[in-house]
Amino acid sequence: MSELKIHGVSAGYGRETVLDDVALTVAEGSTTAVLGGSGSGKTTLLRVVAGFLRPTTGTVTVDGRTVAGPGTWLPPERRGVGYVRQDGALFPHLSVAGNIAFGLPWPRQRHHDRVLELLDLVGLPAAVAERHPHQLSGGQQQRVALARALAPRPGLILLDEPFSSLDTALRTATREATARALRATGATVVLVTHDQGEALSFADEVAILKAGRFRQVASPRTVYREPVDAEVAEFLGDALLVAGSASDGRVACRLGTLPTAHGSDGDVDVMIRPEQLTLTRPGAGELDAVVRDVAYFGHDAVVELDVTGGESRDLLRSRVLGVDAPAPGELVGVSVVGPVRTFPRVLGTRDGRRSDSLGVG
Ligand SMILES: Nc1ncnc2c1ncn2[C@@H]1O[C@H](COP(=O)(O)OP(=O)(O)OP(=O)(O)O)[C@@H](O)[C@H]1O
Repeated sequence: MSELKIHGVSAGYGRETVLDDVALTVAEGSTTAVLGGSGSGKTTLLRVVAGFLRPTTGTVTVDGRTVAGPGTWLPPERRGVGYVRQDGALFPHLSVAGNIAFGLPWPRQRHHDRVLELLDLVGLPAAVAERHPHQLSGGQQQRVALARALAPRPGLILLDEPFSSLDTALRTATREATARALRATGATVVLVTHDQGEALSFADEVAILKAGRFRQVASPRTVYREPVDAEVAEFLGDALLVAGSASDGRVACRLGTLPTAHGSDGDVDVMIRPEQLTLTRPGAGELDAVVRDVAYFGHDAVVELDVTGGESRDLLRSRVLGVDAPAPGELVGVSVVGPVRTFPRVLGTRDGRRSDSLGVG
């Protein structure tokens, strides 16, 4: 187990700065998901920590030891850091056992027991030890890659989108097996992903990276329910933004007077997640709407609603349980389950979502 501390780190390629003065602390034995869009600098951050890229400024410490900083540079093999890449990157000419034992001291044959222990840890049968990577499924290959990274008992494990190439069912199973294996080792973990659900469900903390800077680092609940601004809110999932007026812990908007959570007072944008919009009998909610479309996913459904009776034709999106999904054309009542997050109203920044939402402007 190792604490990871990144302080004032900038890094890039040639003259392009990709990471711009970033700081992040990952507590010993905890998991942080770095969530960011394509090109935001996620892999670059892992490369700096692993020792594949020198930062231009700043320091990186692992378990209290500076591994990169002014005048200090430890090569990857001396950092006590395990790295699992997106594609697993197993050695095709080596058996599973050979791959797992690759980073262990020579001769590798004497690590047979450790290989079996690691296979068990990542949920694979001992029988796969003699197979070659091409004889494994994508999910099995990722588990072998994880076992290989864990073999030298690193205190810190870096996972670079390790589940993104897997199909949905395999991704869930592999993610759960990985989480179990990592918990059992007690390693500190940094997971890089562009998948919001993965970040929120896998990690103790979520660090949101945008254009080479961390916008918010907090628990999954906090980043989802109390994002620092509207942009982060929309990055983490669907968010409706409605104009409102807030004071004393309540905000008045076209969807009613709602309790607020850690927001601003005065003229605000009110953030409402689709699952906060509940459907009722017509007339029993804050307003009525006609169901325009339903995307049915089985466990839940996203319902697009045309709001009637407003000064303009507005669209709302509600997420309901699959069993409660109404039919297109149905008239329903709509109300909001609070509390809601508010942001200072930003004038002149109406984007598509805002302008087709209720009562903005
Ligand atoms: N070896 C390289 N040489 C030059 N530029 C690079 C190199 N690797 C990455 N970049 C650039 O650095 C920026 C950040 O890349 P990085 O791979 O860190 O992003 P990312 O967030 O991991 O993206 P993705 O999710 O698409 O993998 C991008 O603009 C990319 O083109």
